[in-house]
Amino acid sequence: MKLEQLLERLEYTCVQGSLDREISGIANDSRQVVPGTLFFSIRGAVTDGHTYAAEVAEKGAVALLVEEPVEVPESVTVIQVKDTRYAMALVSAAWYDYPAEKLKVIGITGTKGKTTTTYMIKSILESAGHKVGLIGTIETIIGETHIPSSNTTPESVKIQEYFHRMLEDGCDMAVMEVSSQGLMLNRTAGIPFEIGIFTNIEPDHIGPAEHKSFEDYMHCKGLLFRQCRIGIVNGDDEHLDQVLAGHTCKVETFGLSEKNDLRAENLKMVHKPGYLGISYHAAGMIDMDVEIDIPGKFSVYNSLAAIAVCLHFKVREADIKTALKQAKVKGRVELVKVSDDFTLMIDYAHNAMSLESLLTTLREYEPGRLVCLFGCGGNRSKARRFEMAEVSGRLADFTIITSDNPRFEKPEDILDDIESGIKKTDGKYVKIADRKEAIRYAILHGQPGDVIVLAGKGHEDYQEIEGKKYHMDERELIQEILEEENLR
Ligand SMILES: CC(=O)N[C@H]1[C@@H](OP(=O)(O)OP(=O)(O)OC[C@H]2O[C@@H](n3ccc(=O)[nH]c3=O)[C@H](O)[C@@H]2O)O[C@H](CO)[C@@H](O)[C@@H]1O[C@H](C)C(=O)N[C@@H](C)C(=O)N[C@H](CCC(=O)O)C(=O)O
Ligand SMILES: Nc1ncnc2c1ncn2[C@@H]1O[C@H](COP(=O)(O)OP(=O)(O)OP(=O)(O)O)[C@@H](O)[C@H]1O
Repeated sequence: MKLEQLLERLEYTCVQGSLDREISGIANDSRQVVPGTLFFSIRGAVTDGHTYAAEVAEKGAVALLVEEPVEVPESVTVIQVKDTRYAMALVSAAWYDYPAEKLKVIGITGTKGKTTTTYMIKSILESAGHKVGLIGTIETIIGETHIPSSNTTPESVKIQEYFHRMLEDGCDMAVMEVSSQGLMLNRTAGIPFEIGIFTNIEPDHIGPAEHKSFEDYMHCKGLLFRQCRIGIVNGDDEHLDQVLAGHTCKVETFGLSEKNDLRAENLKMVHKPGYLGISYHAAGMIDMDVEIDIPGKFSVYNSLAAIAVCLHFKVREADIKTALKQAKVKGRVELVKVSDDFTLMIDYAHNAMSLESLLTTLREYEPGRLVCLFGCGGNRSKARRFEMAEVSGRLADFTIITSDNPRFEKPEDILDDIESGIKKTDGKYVKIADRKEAIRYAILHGQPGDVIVLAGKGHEDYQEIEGKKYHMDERELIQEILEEENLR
């Protein structure tokens, strides 16, 4: 493709060389550059892509997109723009011939609920005959292909490549998680979102590598609503007005309160042995009863958002109901059947805020005992150990302290830190460093009516020890234990 054609939607200055060049590939990583590549110089958190200019020219890059002058041979074209991340998003879209314009793209932002809601939407739309690609924290799904994720919202080059592959695979729709960092760093620039969803917002992701303040976090989330046609938003969220500031889309609200366009009434927690779910009546934009096999009031919010989206695509009520009943997300309050007496679930909660929200929600089911098994990562925030310990000690009836990803720390040292946090509460606990043995303890000591949460690992299928990732999937560990203990 010709360079000039790739730049058609950009404002730029050609500071060196010709625009009449054939480009055979695009890349923002010097290690991926081959002869004929257009290289994007990105100023990152760790390093500055401009410093690789000479190296990529040497490797055969024929053009560079930059924010500041670079020294490369005259044969290399240099294009200067104000923001290379923004430019990269637009050029990547052009490279794949604007695939997002041929799909209906649904973007979901919010502190919590993004992953769950994407899977719910995919499940409902597919039940109505659509073919839906998905991009999110756990994975990207294109047909039968599942690609594990390293970011919730990947870099724009990847997003556009995924959209292109979705089209090739016959998808007519894409649903994606849109993180505030993704918006802030222009990973989603230029995508014409048909629908944008806002689940909720709480102070999170604030720090040197993320957002400078809560205001900045809210502002970045709000950018989605300047870039979508319809905004479907949580009308109960106290920060909604700030998030919607400057929006350009049509807005529809969902939530529990009367004022919302789509609302849930008559909420009922469903607690049977080995099962937790929730049911409600959806009113306003539709009139129907809903039951979901994912526990927690937040499941009501997530499913309302999913219903509101699907109503725009004329999905039949019966399809919505069936698909929501079947919706499950790996590692997000994922129920695993081990006993008829008590309930066990796997959840990804790995900080104090998520754990507090999870345990508070589960308490509403009035369990016999609420048992929480968790550990904390090594070589990461030490404060998190004491904070999670405080939450579990205060909110669970019993805590099983175990290992998460010890990395380069001694597991016992991490467990000791957590123990010292729990000791500041009245919480009862046991310490078992080996995660499989800790899960065995939880299962063998389960009592009728108990709700047991294995927190922290969620969808992950590995444990990171001394720089190596060892395969460890809690679902498999549970099945092994059930077999070893003749409980199957
Ligand atoms: C702070 C941040 O956003 N970092 C992300 C970012 O790295 P970066 O742009 O800062 O990259 P860098 O390493 O400084 O390199 C700068 C440039 O030099 C290039 N480079 C680098 C090395 C080299 O040898 N040659 C070379 O050309 C790089 O390709 C890049 O273009 O780009 C990488 C590739 O796209 C991301 O994987 C990485 O996410 C890291 C892992 C991360 O933790 N990001 C967090 C802050 C994040 O984005 N989180 C949100 C979700 C939050 C949530 O809701 O839970 C997300 O969407 O994932
Ligand atoms: N709407 C919601 N409000 C509050 N908590 C929620 C909501 N939905 C899910 N949760 C809780 O938060 C956890 C993470 O949910 P989910 O993965 O869907 O959110 P997310 O926005 O993708 O967050 P993360 O990026 O941390 O994975 C769930 O396991 C559940 O405990």
